[in-house]
Amino acid sequence: MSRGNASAASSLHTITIEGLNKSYNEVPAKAAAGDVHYIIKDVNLVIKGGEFFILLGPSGCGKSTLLNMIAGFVSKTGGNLRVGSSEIQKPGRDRAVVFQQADSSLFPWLTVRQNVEFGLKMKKVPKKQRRVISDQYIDLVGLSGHGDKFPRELSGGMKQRVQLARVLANDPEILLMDEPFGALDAMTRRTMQKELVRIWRQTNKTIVFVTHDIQEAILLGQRIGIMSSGPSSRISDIYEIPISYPRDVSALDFYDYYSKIQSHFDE
Ligand SMILES: Nc1ncnc2c1ncn2[C@@H]1O[C@H](COP(=O)(O)OP(=O)(O)OP(=O)(O)O)[C@@H](O)[C@H]1O
Repeated sequence: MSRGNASAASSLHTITIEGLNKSYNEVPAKAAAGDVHYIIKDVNLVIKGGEFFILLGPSGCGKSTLLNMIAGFVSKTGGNLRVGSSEIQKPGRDRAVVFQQADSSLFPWLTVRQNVEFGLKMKKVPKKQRRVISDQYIDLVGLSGHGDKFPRELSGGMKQRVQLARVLANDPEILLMDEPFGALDAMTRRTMQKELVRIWRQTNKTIVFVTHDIQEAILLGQRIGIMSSGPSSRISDIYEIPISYPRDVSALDFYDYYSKIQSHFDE
């Protein structure tokens, strides 16, 4: 892809959020009386195409709500939310969500390969081509040789890899990841974090990644948006992390960012 085309593709998948509000009690009479409980209020943010962006904030501040609004699963109460120039009104093939619990998203009666090929089959991609694509992504997530296993035969980390391979096989431009490694043990989690950075660098997808773990945020993100605690949560600060990948948690510059961001939450 030429430089010009690459930048056109990246602006096509820029996520633009302007004055975004969300209330789950949108009763018109209450709204008229000014009695509205906002989960998030006046969120402004631009996430560039190809960027690895982190949403970091305390439990319950509204990270998943914001992610689900970008996914098109949750409607907005006010403001603007666009991918490229299109307003987000419903889920689309350009966006895919990776959830914390792979179990709830994988089909237990299908093998790893059948799970990965599921979306392609729905799109009526011919069998041979499906096989080539599933081989590619099963390999990319490090599951070569496990294609014929069922989810029940896999560890938590392996299931999470299958979920990722399935999402990637559908080739969305934007990956929305909601604490995808939150349920994994520390060692598997670290491996998956490294793998995700490798896959992101290889595929050039836009990733919006939700976490409440500061170390994970600095390990992964090019920029970290800090959400203030709710109600009426907003993006209170954005940290740019210019450390080169792969990042080393024991490096001095890593520690510097860690303490800066940590002190933000101590305030
Ligand atoms: N469908 C819903 N109906 C009503 N309230 C909701 C709904 N979903 C979430 N909430 C409320 O919105 C607030 C934000 O929840 P959300 O799950 O977005 O936060 P979070 O930052 O992702 O939390 P966590 O880190 O604990 O997963 C919470 O007070 C929650 O109770």
